Amino acid sequence: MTKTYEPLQSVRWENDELILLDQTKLPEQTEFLTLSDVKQVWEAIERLKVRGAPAIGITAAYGVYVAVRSFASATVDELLSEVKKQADYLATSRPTAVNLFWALNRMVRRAEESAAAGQSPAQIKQALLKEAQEIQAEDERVCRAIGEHALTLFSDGMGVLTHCNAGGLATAKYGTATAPMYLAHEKGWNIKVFADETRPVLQGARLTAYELQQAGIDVTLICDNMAAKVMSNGWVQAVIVGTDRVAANGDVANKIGTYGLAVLARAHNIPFYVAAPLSSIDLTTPTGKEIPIEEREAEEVTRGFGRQVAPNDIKVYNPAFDVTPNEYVTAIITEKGIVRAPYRENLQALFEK
Ligand SMILES: CSC[C@H]1O[C@H](OP(=O)(O)O)[C@H](O)[C@@H]1O
Repeated sequence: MTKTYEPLQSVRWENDELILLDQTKLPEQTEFLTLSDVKQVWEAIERLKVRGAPAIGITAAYGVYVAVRSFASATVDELLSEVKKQADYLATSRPTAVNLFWALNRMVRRAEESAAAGQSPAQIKQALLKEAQEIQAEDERVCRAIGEHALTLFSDGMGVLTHCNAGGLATAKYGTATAPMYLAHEKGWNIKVFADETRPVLQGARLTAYELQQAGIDVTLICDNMAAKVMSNGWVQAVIVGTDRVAANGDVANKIGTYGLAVLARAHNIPFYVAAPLSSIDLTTPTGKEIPIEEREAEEVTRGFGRQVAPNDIKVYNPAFDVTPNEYVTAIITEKGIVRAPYRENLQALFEK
């Protein structure tokens, strides 16, 4: 019997409005936000009300349309400069996930192409909405394709460990790292998932454990410091994570803690897979050293979710991401197929296909 998966949608355009599921409230509350101005969109991204590289890109794309739809532009040139101005503003919300910049650049290009085709300001605005909707629809198809390729590396009954949330809540649907878990479930396979809670913002505990449990998938929540024990128990046959940005040489930026997981996987001879849509692969960034790593406020560590867990005025280092060197990456799973080393050449070839 096929078990279909109908997730909570993190982002949707409905009744001519941008609606977000407020992910900071999960898993206890399911609250939706209607965003009517670009500052609200910026804040929703920066405050992680919507998070996850693809979902950030989709939200920012709609954000450009929300920002300009009531712009009273006398000329096309005035509208184009407003589109660029709003895209530049949204680009300042978070620095690491390349999908944000990929989506914003795509929106600006769409406006320019519409203008070059002689469209009016009203037609250009409609083209922007259509582009954002296409970005969202494509992401759903891309994630499912990633799942199908990843499934060739999975087998019924295996144990899989994942980190943070690269799930349906981080994308249009299915997720990237979780896509093979949902497709395996649809096929009736029993994949045993171990979800790292992922300190300090707990995307694994609050989001991955939640969405997989809702879908009826076998998921066990562990603290990040338990991953080595779970691996040494022989319960994990693969690690699969998402990414915020893959550099041209295959270095991978992802949620803080991913690098340590990759080293542990290597030590236990467990394959370490990165699920990456082409929209998260950035050939203009040569290596992981050039990927900007977001540092967030100390309160996420010392007062996460309201309870003080550290002394006042303690020094805190809170990088939201780290970089896994490509030599620890067994394969990068994309919608166009599975890529292995040598990554520089093989990633370049992906874009030439
Ligand atoms: C497919 S989502 C990719 C990525 O985004 C998450 O970061 P955040 O929750 O801070 O937006 C995490 O690194 C996921 O793996």
